[in-house]
Amino acid sequence: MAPVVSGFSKLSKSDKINWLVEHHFNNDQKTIEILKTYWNSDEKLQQLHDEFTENTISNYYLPFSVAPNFLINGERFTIPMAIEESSVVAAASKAAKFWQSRGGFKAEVLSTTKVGQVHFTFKGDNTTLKSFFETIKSDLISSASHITKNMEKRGGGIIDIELRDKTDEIENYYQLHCSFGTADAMGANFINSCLEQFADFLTNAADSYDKFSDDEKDIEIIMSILSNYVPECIVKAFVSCPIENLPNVEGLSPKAYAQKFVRAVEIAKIEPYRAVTHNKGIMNGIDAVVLATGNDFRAIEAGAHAYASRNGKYTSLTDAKIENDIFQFSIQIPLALGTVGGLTSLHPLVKLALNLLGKPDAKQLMKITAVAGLAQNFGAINSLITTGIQQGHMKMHLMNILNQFEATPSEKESLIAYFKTNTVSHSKVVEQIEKLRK
Ligand SMILES: CC(C)(COP(=O)([O-])OP(=O)([O-])OC[C@H]1O[C@@H](n2cnc3c(N)ncnc32)[C@H](O)[C@@H]1OP(=O)([O-])[O-])[C@@H](O)C(=O)NCCC(=O)NCCSC(=O)C[C@@](C)(O)CC(=O)[O-]
Ligand SMILES: NC(=O)C1=CN([C@@H]2O[C@H](COP(=O)(O)OP(=O)(O)OC[C@H]3O[C@@H](n4cnc5c(N)ncnc54)[C@H](O)[C@@H]3O)[C@@H](O)[C@H]2O)C=CC1
Repeated sequence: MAPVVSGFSKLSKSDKINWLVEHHFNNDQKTIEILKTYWNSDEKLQQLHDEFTENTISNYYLPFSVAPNFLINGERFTIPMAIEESSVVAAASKAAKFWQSRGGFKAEVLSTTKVGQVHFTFKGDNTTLKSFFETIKSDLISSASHITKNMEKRGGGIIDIELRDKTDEIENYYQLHCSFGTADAMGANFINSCLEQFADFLTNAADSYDKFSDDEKDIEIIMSILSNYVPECIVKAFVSCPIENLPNVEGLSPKAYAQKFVRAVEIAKIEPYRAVTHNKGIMNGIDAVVLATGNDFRAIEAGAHAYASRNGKYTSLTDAKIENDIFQFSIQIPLALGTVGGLTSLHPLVKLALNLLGKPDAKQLMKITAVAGLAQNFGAINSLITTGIQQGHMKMHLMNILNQFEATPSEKESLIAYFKTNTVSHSKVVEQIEKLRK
């Protein structure tokens, strides 16, 4: 077991590595080599990455891919995707190609409101607290004007502050439930700064409010933090086409295909075991764009899954139906994304990704990202209801298996050719490699 270390954060990068190698890798110098292999030779660029976070000792690569042919609201996009899983980019690209000849994707932002809360304890009469809140509300809002001034110029700022009584759930527990517009920023730091200002103002104002008893003046702030649950920051994306324009798969007419597709989505709507996997497939596309554009994928993931449970049961984020012989497929998802702030202007590949998308504003990025999620779900369901997922997924995963076995270029060539007409499975690949190596 490694010893407790104090002051690790203050060590230089190379001393951190030495400590790690000594205590976790038995002084194996190969570990140092591996870590250094991933350093960038451009020292300035490496330093930039080192400084994104703390205790950085190397870089962790993810493939940076692109999916072309996305027609969204009549405009064509090539979408950047950062993801490690094979077949995701291929499935998105295939879905994009399919829909671009059927009118493309449509997308619209339905709302952009973000939320933050000051959680506090108040021991006293809730009607006195309510009238105190009404008295101070406008001063409370203007107390943050030094923070909100520029955001207001961009069309954002504080939308409202509500006092919420939560004492039926926790004794003496109240909230300032605050809503914000954050323009092109995700807004976490803007919101948190406003909330901490509200918390200060609230405690000071309570202290000098003469209708409060001494106990009532003693408001205790528990915490002030934005919420990643953003059910009012919603984007919708959809595709539709006459049923006859759907695939005519062997053994499945376009109508039967549409019905099977709708049934697959219905199952995800009512069955949480299926819904989680269904939504995981959607997040394959969403997360990949979120990462490539330097956004916070944890925030997006947490918000999306909470939204999928908003009615008390976890359900599908997408919907499909057939109306008047028209197949319709849509997604509605909360996406608190930014095109400024965070890493967006710092990480060179993030800048490149945003340039590739034509320097979108936050709303445009919400639309593009939702479309990537919808396309991904279309690709997965299309496979699930026809060939099964393994055929396409394993076809793409073949290279990973070959690399695991350190296949040479000529082995790769011959096995890729072999598996063009044979189904890929891990054991089949092993069998064929062994055959070649005999
Ligand atoms: C994998 C495919 C696309 C093969 O599909 P295919 O029909 O064999 O592909 P193709 O070789 O005929 O090519 C057709 C198009 O697919 C794309 N494509 C094809 N190959 C590539 C490639 N190498 N690199 C980039 N793009 C590729 C590309 O757009 C290409 O057009 P082209 O570029 O030739 O004009 C198909 O089988 C598919 O869409 N499968 C679904 C895969 C999938 O959903 N993967 C996600 C991972 S599984 C998972 O995590 C989630 C899941 C599935 O559990 C979710 C759920 O259950 O709902
Ligand atoms: N719970 C969570 O999700 C938390 C997330 N974070 C992190 O916070 C970061 C995002 O915070 P942000 O406040 O968005 O970033 P940020 O702190 O970099 O701020 C963005 C700033 O850019 C400026 N700006 C310039 N042009 C703008 C425009 N057109 N629209 C809006 N603002 C403009 C504004 O001053 C704005 O406050 C992410 O890195 C995230 O991971 C931080 C704390 C908690």
